[in-house]
Amino acid sequence: MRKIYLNNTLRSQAKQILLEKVDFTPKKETIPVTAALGRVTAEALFAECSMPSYPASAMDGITVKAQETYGANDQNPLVLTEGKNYLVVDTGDPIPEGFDAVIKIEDVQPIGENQVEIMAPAAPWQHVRPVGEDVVAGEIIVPAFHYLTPPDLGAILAGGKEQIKVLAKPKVTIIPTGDELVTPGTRAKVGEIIEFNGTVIANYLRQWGAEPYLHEIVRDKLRNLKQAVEEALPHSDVVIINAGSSAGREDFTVHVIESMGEVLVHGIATRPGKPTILGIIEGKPVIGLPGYPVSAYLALDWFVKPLIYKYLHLAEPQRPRLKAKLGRRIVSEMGSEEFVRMTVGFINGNYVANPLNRGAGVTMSLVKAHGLLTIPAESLGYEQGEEVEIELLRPEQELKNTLVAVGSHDLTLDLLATALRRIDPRLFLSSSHVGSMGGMMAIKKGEAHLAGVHLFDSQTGEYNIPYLEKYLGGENVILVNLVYRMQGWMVSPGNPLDIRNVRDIVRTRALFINRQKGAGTRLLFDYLLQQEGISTSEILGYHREEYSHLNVAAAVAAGTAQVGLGILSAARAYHLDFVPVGEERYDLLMTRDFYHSSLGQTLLQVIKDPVFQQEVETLGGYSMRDAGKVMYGYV
Ligand SMILES: Nc1nc2c(c(=O)[nH]1)N[C@H]1C(S)=C(S)[C@@H](COP(=O)(O)OP(=O)(O)OC[C@H]3O[C@@H](n4cnc5c(N)ncnc54)[C@H](O)[C@@H]3O)O[C@H]1N2
Ligand code: MOO
Repeated sequence: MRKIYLNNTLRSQAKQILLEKVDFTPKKETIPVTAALGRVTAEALFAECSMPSYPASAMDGITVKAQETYGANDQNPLVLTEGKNYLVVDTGDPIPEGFDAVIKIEDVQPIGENQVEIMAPAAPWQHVRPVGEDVVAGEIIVPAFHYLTPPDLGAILAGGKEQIKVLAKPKVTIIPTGDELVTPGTRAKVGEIIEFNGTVIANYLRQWGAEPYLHEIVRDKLRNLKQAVEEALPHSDVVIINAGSSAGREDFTVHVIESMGEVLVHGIATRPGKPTILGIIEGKPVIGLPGYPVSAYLALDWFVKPLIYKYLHLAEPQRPRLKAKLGRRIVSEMGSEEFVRMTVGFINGNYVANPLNRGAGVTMSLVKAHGLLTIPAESLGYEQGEEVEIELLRPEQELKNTLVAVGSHDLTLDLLATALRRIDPRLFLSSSHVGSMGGMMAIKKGEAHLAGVHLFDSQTGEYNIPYLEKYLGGENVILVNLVYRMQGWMVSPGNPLDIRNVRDIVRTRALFINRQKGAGTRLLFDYLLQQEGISTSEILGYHREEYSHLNVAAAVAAGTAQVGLGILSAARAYHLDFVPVGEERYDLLMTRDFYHSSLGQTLLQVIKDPVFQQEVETLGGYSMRDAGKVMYGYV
């Protein structure tokens, strides 16, 4: 039963195999025009009546007989009498029998009760909308297989139709499977995962014009899964089974398809997305999507999206692309096409792209992504600085209005993101945590707008400035304070090992969790060790690294570490005990150009905003006494 070997079919080839095999006969339905937005016409629509259906006044004014107005000019104004020479009309009114032109009210001088004067003649049919100016009876309004937009609906109604025939939405049943899955809203215990792929898949399908049906969770039993597919097939155009696509003991998807129909492809030469299954049962496509969220959504895009567009007889829309400079080197394995979620920032007039977490289980990489980078199967990756093409997942305008923060992690940055949007809804903040040194280098290389830094220099007792001078020559940069924050030991509630200082960590053989190299917090830890003459080899877990305060706190809370160094707000977020070590300065580093840019000035405005400052102080362990103050550099 256990199938281990998957093929390595090229993605393009797999798509072709699937599309060639599937031959949809779309169903049709008649619906009210008012509810037809985004639907696809099943037949060409012709106007049944004209709009307007009578000659109509195009202006507010008077309707006249053109030939009676000849000769009127400034010197010889012509007097007209109501009822005899003219009638008052408003825009849209029918032009009565015998009349053939309209004069705007502005060009008419009233004289007495029912007489007016005009200074210019009217040309025949001036300011009169002819019959069928908008829609003329018998004309085609939209062809068949047309995607209906709001103005289309207006023209169809004007053309006298109230009901129209459209293609039925393709019905797609999504079957989530897995013994570990629990329905959303359940508090997941160890070993349980909240079923959320189904909702993501259903909503993508809806966006593409399909009608999704999310089946209840099916347990990992061949019999149950088979039954679910059997039941789904009669009322579905496509069936999706999510998970159980790989080689595990309970991965039955391929066996279900095999026993009921034909497996066209199992295994695509992509990363993520490799264990995707493309099958066909009773002429209907049955797709096995991998369980890992990112894999599932990508495979959905590659194989199910084209099926929906094929059913609806529409061309698949292509996402816009742009060229960007790569901020970091990306290494990829040969043999499979790789899809990397990227952030893209617009810095000093250039687009700079950086990779997000590449794990197939990291949904947040798609939440944060601005675009996707495809690394071809025959490539080993790209070098830093190389120009790459990014497929955009967000509007380009949004990238232009995104503040790119690269550097040390602090929870206040998350509040800053909200505060920015409160002040200006066009603005976004994208922050990635690579430590203070990494942030400083990103500013140097022009890959970020600002970097959060907190680098303690043990020689001078000063923060950040000695490093700036050493690594950046101190030129063309401005250092602005954001906060002072309390660093300390994060330990389980009650501090069971009674840790007060680094000596206690060694004495109790407490399992430590460190921050990555280049993180200011790690430098602080090294400094504390050095002060006590303790070597790193005496610290259990010194080489285990996490990238943020919250991740360190999460490790302590989960019991995979007993102590970590970090900020009070992170300890609080995980209900940990906190033993203060000392206050440190956390600054924002930026170029002088950025400081003076409008984005930079908005940032400073936000930092000084009392509402934002109040929110930060509520987190605990922060002081904003110097927030917004320039600590270094000529403004
Ligand atoms: N020995 C091998 N192991 C694995 C391979 C392999 O080739 N050899 N491939 C790996 C890759 S790549 C992927 S992708 C996964 C795909 O596995 P399955 O499709 O069988 O999925 P599961 O193992 O059931 O789940 C994986 C992961 O995703 C979570 N999941 C599943 N369904 C949902 C859902 N509806 N909502 C949210 N999360 C879901 C699930 O709990 C697991 O954590 O296999 C690797 N292993
Ligand atoms: O192929 Mo899996 O989908 O890499 O994660």
